Amino acid sequence: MPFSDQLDIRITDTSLRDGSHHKRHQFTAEDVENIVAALDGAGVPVIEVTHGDGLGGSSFNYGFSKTPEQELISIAAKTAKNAKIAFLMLPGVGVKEDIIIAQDNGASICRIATHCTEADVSIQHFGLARERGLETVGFLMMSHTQSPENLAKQARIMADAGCQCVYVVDSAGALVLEQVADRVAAIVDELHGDAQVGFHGHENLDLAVANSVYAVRAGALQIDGSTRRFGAGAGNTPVEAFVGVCDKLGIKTGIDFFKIADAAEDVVRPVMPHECLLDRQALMMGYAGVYSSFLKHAELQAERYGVSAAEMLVRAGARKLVGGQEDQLIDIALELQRENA
Ligand SMILES: CC[C@H](O)CC(=O)C(=O)O
Ligand SMILES: [Mn+2]
Repeated sequence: MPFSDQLDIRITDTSLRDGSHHKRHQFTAEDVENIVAALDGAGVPVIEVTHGDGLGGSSFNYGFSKTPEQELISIAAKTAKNAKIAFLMLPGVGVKEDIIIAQDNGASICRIATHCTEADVSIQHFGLARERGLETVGFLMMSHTQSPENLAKQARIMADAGCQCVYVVDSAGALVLEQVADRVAAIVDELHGDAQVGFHGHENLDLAVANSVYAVRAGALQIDGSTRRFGAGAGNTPVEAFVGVCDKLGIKTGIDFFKIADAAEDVVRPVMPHECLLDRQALMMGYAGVYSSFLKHAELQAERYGVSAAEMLVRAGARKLVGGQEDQLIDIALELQRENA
């Protein structure tokens, strides 16, 4: 079931949400205006804008935003001529009122993210979003931790609650090729057209583009990426490279390869504090299965306590930490400090 005669898949650019982790949530109104104008001009159909940890994420635990996210959503909606503006929300980090405000500010796609075993906490949010006429997307985060069968059961909960596209979210960049395809295929099979399936990749094992192709071949119709990989950890699937690959494979995305390549270089890169690197820390995250958004927190605590961030991240993987448990990184840093003494 393709999107339309023009598109085989729909790409969502998440530079202005997942990239918020890399930018330590310091986007300005001007950054958002310039990036949205460039992505919209290149034909990107959906642009996600929110604090990296979703609506309500600006906090002591996750890091304070430089500019209120609702202001950024409003600027994005006013700037985009064709692209739809999406927002992310993690139940408990944000609340239902935040969804209403984001819609009033011009967003039209509501993406609700839960840990991949906790889909039931999203039910009321999908209900509210559909009641208000928002398009809905569900994120099953840390999908590498569950079997295809278990994920399919969680996807069913989201779809029954009103979610129109359930994403396999490789938060740790830990999934490898067939592992993506098997998860996507199991959900496609379970949902049987009741909802679409999507894939959100991270580059921690350098596989995000290939994994996204595997996802499409297994039936995913929505794919996330970030121009110039602007995202947490080693970054997300680079939109410009993925569009080029899709062109060569005859997969229609509606995005102009040359314009998105220019946007990556001339508009997005200058806003990034530095390139998203596949360095030792990021690589450990993919290998040990750690949330990409833990990277900046681990680097901060490693410096504060004089320990290795890479070792911290390996231990975070062994502890099977989930989003919201960022404070345990302090405990791990202290543990390493004691051992080193
Ligand atoms: C903390 C939310 C998280 O960044 C969502 C996401 O993009 C992921 O799990 O990869
Ligand atoms: Mn992500």
